[in-house]
Amino acid sequence: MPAPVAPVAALRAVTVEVADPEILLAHADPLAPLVALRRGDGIVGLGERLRLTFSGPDRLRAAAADWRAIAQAASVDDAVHRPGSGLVALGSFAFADDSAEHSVLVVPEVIVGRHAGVSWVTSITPADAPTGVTGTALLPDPRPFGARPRATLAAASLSREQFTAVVGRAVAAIREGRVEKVVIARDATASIPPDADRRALLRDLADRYPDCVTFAVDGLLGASPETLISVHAGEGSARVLAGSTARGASSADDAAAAARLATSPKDLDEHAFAVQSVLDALRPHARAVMASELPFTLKLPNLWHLATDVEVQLGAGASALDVVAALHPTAAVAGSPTDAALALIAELEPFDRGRYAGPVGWIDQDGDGEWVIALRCARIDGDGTLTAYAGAGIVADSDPESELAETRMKFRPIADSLR
Ligand SMILES: C=C(O[C@H]1C=CC=C(C(=O)O)[C@@H]1O)C(=O)O
Repeated sequence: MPAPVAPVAALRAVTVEVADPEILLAHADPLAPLVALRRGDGIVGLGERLRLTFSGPDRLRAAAADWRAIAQAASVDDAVHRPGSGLVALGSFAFADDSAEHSVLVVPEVIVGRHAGVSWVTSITPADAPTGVTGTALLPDPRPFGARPRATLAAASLSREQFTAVVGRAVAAIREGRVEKVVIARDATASIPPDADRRALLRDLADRYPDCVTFAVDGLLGASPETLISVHAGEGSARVLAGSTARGASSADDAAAAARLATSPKDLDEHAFAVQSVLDALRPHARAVMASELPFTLKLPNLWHLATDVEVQLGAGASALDVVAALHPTAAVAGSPTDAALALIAELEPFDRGRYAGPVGWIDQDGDGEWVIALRCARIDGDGTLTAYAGAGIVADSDPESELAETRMKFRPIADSLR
């Protein structure tokens, strides 16, 4: 049953085209960045016009319903009509139904964005506020980037030995038939100065992982390669990732590593579960769903992944958050079957994943938006405590030491940005 919709003040959003603001990140708040960028384009939010928090099993459905009500009540004057222009909320949701961490949707006061050479500034005010300044006049001057904080990640809730033991128990549970696949994660912490410029880490991530979505919402930041769902005018696309291997040191080794991954029965199995979970979740919302039969190998600076792109024609009225609510958690971050995998994760992982492996992204007034899975990420608390997360899909043939090595590679985006 959909959660009751909280009454909301009507908002007005005015978007005007502006000259290229150049480095979008330079406009973000150094301590509380709100960011969704890919290849330098995307959106950066400033201030908080509205913050909605959610928790519990209904958190995504409640957010979808609240956002629909907010969008319907809003007046939007958007002369730009690009992905991310107009009224937009950025959001980040907890992985688990019983997480102690809140899920959030934040509507900024000002958004600066760029898409394919067109730049804009959106101002979001209460609908009854006097019409004020618009455009570049709203933008604070770009601020010089502070120094990148340096720190070393240290294993937190599970030592490396404990992690391999947990993976061993996961393999045993799979062989006993409790699940077919389960994703086991570990956390690692570091401490950075509380006033460190978060944008310096984001800039480093965006430079090194340009094809990923570099995101920052409410203290969670990272560079994710996995698109949960991107929705535009009724068309959706997803990129399913599962199955990974290290990059080779030479180009011959690298090509051999990719070829081995593409033919590894263990990784192909792990991948197939993830694709199936996405297709099953999309079908009820779709008029048509298309996915290639075989995965391709996706090259990232730290890893090769098996990847499948999925295209979907959505049914009338399905918003990006409706689809996110249906998709989360996919077998790329939970396992298969979902409920049994979630129960096993709760039993084996001695920590709250928080918003790691949850959906993070943005939604606009039409319900369009882009949501990725919060991977290769860390949460930075106000006191400078940084907690990073990395997990690996476990199937019957998984080797605990290889899975430990895989998590080490998945920590690299965050670990290297702290070097
Ligand atoms: C759970 C993570 O990655 C998922 C996404 C891609 C490949 C994965 C794998 O090969 O295990 C995982 O399913 C993570 O990065 O923490």
